Amino acid sequence: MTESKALPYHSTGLRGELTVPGDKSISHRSIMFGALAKGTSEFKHFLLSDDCLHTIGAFEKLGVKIQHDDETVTVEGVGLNGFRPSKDTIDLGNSGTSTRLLMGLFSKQGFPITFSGDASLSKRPMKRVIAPLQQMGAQITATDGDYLPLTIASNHQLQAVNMTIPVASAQVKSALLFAAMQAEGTSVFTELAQTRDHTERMLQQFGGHIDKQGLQLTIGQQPQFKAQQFRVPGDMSSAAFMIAAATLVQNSELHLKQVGLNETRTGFLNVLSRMGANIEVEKVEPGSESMGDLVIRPAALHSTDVGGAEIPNVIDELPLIALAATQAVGVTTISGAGELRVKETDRIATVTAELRKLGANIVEKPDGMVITGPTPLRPTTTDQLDSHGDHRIGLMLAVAALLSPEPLTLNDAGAINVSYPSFFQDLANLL
Ligand SMILES: O=C(O)C1=C[C@@H](OP(=O)(O)O)[C@@H](O)[C@H](O)C1
Ligand SMILES: C=C(OP(=O)(O)O)C(=O)O
Repeated sequence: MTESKALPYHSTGLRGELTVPGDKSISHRSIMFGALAKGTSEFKHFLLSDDCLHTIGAFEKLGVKIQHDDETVTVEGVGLNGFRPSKDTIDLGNSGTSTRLLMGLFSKQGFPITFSGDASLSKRPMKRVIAPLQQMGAQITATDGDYLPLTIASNHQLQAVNMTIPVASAQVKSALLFAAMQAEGTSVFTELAQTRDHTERMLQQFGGHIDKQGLQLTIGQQPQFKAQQFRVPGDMSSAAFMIAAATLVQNSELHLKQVGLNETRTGFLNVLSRMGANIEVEKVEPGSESMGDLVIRPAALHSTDVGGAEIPNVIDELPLIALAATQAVGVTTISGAGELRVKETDRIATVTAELRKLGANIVEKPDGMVITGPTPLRPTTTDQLDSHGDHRIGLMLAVAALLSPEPLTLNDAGAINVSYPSFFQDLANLL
């Protein structure tokens, strides 16, 4: 993934209608629950991006039959006891979600499983999942106790636990929920803050039981899940790039169709609206995962403070909030976001370095950033923009380039295939 790309720049407006690709978090989980269910599940508008293809590949290696054409995926469920051993290491590419959720899901199999990943994933911490799973009785050996490659040993026994989840992370929570449904007894987990709840919702959609009281989740062994058919909502985290672009580029009028509106994912709409954005939500379709249409028009923005319990809800959109803040009047602070340092890149460092190349006034803090705006964005050095192999950094820079009066090139542009392979085509259709 090293190719450079000339970015569209000096945009005169994004106009038209777009259905953004399916939600990445929901697409991963649909394969997982589909594999655990009895019968054949069918998911429309599934996200066939690099990360989700790694989840599909993992289950195929373990004997699950999965077919996909265009945007529809079918999974023939095998149940918790129907997986087949794989002689090969399972490569999870760049995908933290696949790795962490599958560690919990496969923590009680009668055979060992080894996971590996790319250079970026191999630097991301796994102890946050390993330690609580070990407390439940799982046997996991990882490189330096924390990193891929790691092996989950054959294991026949898991015990229920009562614990506060030490990191506000949907990936850690979901791994623990997958383990708890295979443990003896009833587990109780308390979250430090509300994180995305797709696992809990999908578990119920497939016929399972989980009780939620505030930040506390109670879960025991589950009835046999039943296969489901549904449409994956558009990914709010992908929509966010187009929402930011239509807000920042004059003369835009953008209509986004069937975007996921799960309240644990709409923090970006709240933050941008608080900054003055003009976003209308229409035609809301309720459901296990609600979705609706959005209309976005340009707006003058002012600064805001983002932090505390809001962070998990905007975690993947913080690079874009930093970009929006460069165009807002005043000083925007992002705090309590140290988790950004352990994503595909250290996103506090990469956002700061890359936006500075465009003349932004942005200061790195241990757990966030301080951005003073507005500043015009244009190339200020001969260094090219670089995704650093991180899809969300590459996509954010492609939005920033729309504001530049001069041309820009993005190095390692192929990184965007991790979550939004059709981004440049979708953008071209709107320009
Ligand atoms: O559960 C998920 O699908 C995800 C959870 C978040 O990670 P953390 O749980 O590590 O915060 C998010 O950053 C990631 O893109 C997807
Ligand atoms: C952090 C992300 O994903 P993952 O953790 O699944 O690699 C992301 O998509 O921004």
